Amino acid sequence: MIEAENITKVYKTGAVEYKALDNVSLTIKRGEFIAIMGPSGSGKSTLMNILACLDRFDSGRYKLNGKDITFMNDNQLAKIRNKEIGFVFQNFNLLPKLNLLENVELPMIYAGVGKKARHDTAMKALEKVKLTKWYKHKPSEISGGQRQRVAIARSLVNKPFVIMADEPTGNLDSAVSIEVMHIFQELNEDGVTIVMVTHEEDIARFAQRIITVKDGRIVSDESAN
Ligand SMILES: Nc1ncnc2c1ncn2[C@@H]1O[C@H](COP(=O)(O)OP(=O)(O)OP(=O)(O)O)[C@@H](O)[C@H]1O
Repeated sequence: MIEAENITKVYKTGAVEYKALDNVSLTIKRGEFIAIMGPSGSGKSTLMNILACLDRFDSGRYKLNGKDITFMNDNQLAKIRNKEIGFVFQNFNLLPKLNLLENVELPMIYAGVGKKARHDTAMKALEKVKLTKWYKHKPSEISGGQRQRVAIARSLVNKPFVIMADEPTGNLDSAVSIEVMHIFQELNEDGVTIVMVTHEEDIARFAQRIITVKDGRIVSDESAN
């Protein structure tokens, strides 16, 4: 479970301060599929980066699966991140010199998983996104939609509590975007918690709950159906 309470984030540029998040409270339960929407500059990525333990906040409290991460140091935070969170980015973030299998294995290398277990888990994850037969190919040899499916496979391998996806369809055309959303829905039906930032309403509709952020505050939080 994600429990964020009264989170405030201030960016300081020289003497200028900007409150990107203003007293945001949010609870996300295991198994939810959430879309975070809002205009450009409203604070969506800032919120997601904090929930993903990538960024710090200035006041408030944040508990992830019962662990209060508010005062953790960078090392502790990195461990929580690697164990509890799977990442999917707009630009896929695959390493071009590694083949698809090696890309999917990466989070397990950081987690110290042995070679055989790494291989087997990565192949299973590739099977989930229907890309096993491409496993020896490089990212440059497959399409954008396939690259995002590899990134989703990679996000799954450490069995994270939640997948955090920042504009996962931002670089994909609409037919391919829908394919990617169907994969998220299937994973969610298997019990995976998903938090996705998007500015596209058609994409947000695939979630069960839509949270709208404006000027650093949550202005609505409602069921998508
Ligand atoms: N590192 C930073 N330093 C200073 N200001 C920042 C920084 N990162 C974000 N901001 C500001 O904080 C506000 C929120 O930014 P954020 O990226 O969270 O918005 P967003 O809703 O994700 O926008 P977009 O849809 O354009 O990605 C913006 O006004 C932005 O300019």
